[in-house]
Amino acid sequence: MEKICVAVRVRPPVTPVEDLNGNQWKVDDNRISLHRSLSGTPLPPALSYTFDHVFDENCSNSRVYDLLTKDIIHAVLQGFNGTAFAYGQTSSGKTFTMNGSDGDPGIIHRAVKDIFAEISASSDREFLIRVSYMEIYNEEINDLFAVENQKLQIHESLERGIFVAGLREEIVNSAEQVLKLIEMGEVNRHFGETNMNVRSSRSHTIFRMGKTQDSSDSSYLDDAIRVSVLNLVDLAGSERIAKTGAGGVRLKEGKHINKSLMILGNVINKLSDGAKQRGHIPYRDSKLTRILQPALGGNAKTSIICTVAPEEVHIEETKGTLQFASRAKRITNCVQVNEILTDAALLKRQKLEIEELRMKLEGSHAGVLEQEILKLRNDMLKYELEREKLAMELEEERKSHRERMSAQGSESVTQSHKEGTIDTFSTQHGDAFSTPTFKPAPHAFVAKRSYHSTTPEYSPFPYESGDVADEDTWFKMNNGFVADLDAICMTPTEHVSSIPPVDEIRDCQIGNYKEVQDLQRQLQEAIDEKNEFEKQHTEQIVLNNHMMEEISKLQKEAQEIHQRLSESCKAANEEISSTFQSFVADDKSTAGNLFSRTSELVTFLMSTFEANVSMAMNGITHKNEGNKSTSSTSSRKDKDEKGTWQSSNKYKDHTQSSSWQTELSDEIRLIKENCESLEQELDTKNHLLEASKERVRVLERESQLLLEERDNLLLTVSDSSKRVASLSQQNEQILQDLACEIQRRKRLEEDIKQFSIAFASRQKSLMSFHTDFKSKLEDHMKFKKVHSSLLEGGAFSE
Ligand SMILES: Nc1ncnc2c1ncn2[C@@H]1O[C@H](COP(=O)(O)OP(=O)(O)OP(=O)(O)O)[C@@H](O)[C@H]1O
Repeated sequence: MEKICVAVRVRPPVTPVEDLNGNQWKVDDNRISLHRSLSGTPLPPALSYTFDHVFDENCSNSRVYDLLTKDIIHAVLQGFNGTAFAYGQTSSGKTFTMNGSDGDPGIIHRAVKDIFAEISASSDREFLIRVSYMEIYNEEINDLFAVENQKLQIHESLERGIFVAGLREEIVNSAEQVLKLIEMGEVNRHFGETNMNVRSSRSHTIFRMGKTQDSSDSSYLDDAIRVSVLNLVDLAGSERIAKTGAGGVRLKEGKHINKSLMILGNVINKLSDGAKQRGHIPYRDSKLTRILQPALGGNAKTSIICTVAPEEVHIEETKGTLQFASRAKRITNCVQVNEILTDAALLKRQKLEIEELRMKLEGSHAGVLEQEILKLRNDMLKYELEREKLAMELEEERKSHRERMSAQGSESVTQSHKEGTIDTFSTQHGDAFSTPTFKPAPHAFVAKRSYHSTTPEYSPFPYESGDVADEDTWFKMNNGFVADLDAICMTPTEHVSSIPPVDEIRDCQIGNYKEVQDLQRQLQEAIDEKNEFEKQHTEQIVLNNHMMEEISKLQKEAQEIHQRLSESCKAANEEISSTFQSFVADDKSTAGNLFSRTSELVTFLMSTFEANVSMAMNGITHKNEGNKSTSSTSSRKDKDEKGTWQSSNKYKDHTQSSSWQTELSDEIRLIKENCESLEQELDTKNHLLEASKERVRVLERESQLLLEERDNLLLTVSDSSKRVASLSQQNEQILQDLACEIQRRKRLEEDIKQFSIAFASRQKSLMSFHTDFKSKLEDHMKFKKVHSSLLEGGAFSE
């Protein structure tokens, strides 16, 4: 297990003004702390973080590479997987760290150079290097080496692990070649301008180097081939839409970037929880986490560089990045060399493993038995030696007896016949003395020997115990047993049943207490193992249940989203239709009304004007006519009077006309005012129309996003169901294995039982053999005594 290496890098402030009073963070060795209050607010406690490395604004890419990544590059050449990635808010310096500048090349450039330098330095190894370059843009994987390869899919296989299908991999043999390829790939990468960064990465990029290394290195155990992968990742930066001022395409990109970084944060959170609490890790929630899965809690040496901006305005984002880094620091990976074995190497390793297992098995109980057997064999040899010694002594005795007998001649025989002393003995012992090599043994012995030398009534070694120990050993032992019996012509006189009574077994087991203890221990181990299997099974079931719960939750969520989606679509439709209706209505009430009212007004004005004018004209005419008639009828009235009337009429006309003019100008003013207000109203309505159109567009976008989200969720649900299916398959497999294991254990227990029975009877037969042998020996001694006393008696009689 190995912890992820985490570093923080503070980029220089953007402007010198910021530099003077803007840097809020203090770097002290491998510690970074907030050392200035936020616009006069008191410092929050514990805003100080420690990491593997903290690089201040003056730190170069070369130093970052040497301290953070160089070791990983070296490990990749040894056969370990490696990943280095840059994380941080937008414009904090991730791309600067990974790609660098002309004067200070970044991690990718330096890693490529180092790898090829190390490869050329090691002449005893052969390498095959492949490179690929991809980006995840709006949650779609694009090939940066081949623009036509878009929307690539992630797959997983036993041989290749997690990989992107259809990604172009270039076989390369020099650093220059790789750097040229990267330069080409950079052209296809998505960059865009935001308020925060004139050249902001709008996608996550992953530069990948695959290395295959042959086995000519002497440090290799066998023909294994080492395969490793190096991922160098430049993530897009998290961003606040309010700060970046993103809209349209940038807004969409920003949403995707933030979402995938949020999922990365979730994965890091779960992994930092510790193995017991972490539960399900949502790697599959985004393409980024899926591709980085081996680097996060898997088989890879990983380093993360978290870049931060020093300005006060970014303090919240910086705190977020530092918290992310703190959690990442707690993650441990399980790192191991990746080897591919050739058939020969595999065979060799398996043989070694089998040998080791056999030794372990033998060490457990067969070793004890083997020792026991050896001891018994030694005992047997000892008895045989003793027997031979006795036989030789007997032979010598006989020889000397014969010599003595022949020396004594017929004289003593005659003497004996005369005295009748030897007859009785001859009748008792038959021709025992005339068979020095036991051939003419007593009938009882011959019968027993033939009985044993053909088919023994039982074999102490069960045929079924072939698994327990080497059959050859049993065979040899069995042979040895019969041959010895033949040679010494001693067999058990009593009938022995093939399975001894329980009491006898118990006695023997007490005698072999140690062995029984060993067997019990093995049995206990087997039971423990079985329990372990059962525990695993229970855990598997719990995991399954958990998965089922998650699936049902996801399904519910999908249903809810679907419902929400349809509701919001409905609302949007209603809103759109109502907006359109209102437009139509507005159109009628405002524009239409406006024009109609304007025309009405104009018509009205014109008609009023005409009416007034005609009225005025009529009035004047009428007055004139009246005047004319009056003057004709009262022509005789004096001219002063007429003059006065005319002048008063003129005065009246003039007054009337001026009041009309005032009225008219008032009316026109009113109409103008009306017109103006109507124009204003029209403008407002036009604005409203524009705003509504914008809103419709936003709603359409949102509904599109919701549809995408729903599709993603459906995909997640189907993924989860597949996972559940595969888990239940695994579960079944485990159950089958468990059943097999239990069966195997049972057989083993049965064999052990059989073996202990056989062992007990074997021991018993040896004991009886020993007792027989002893009694024979005693007989022989008695016989010897009798013989010597006889001899003494003979000498005495002589
Ligand atoms: N350590 C540094 N020294 C000098 N200049 C830096 C450093 N870090 C960043 N910069 C400059 O800051 C600007 C933003 O950096 P960069 O583009 O690398 O940020 P980023 O985190 O990749 O942003 P985004 O997520 O938007 O792509 C660039 O002009 C870069 O040259």
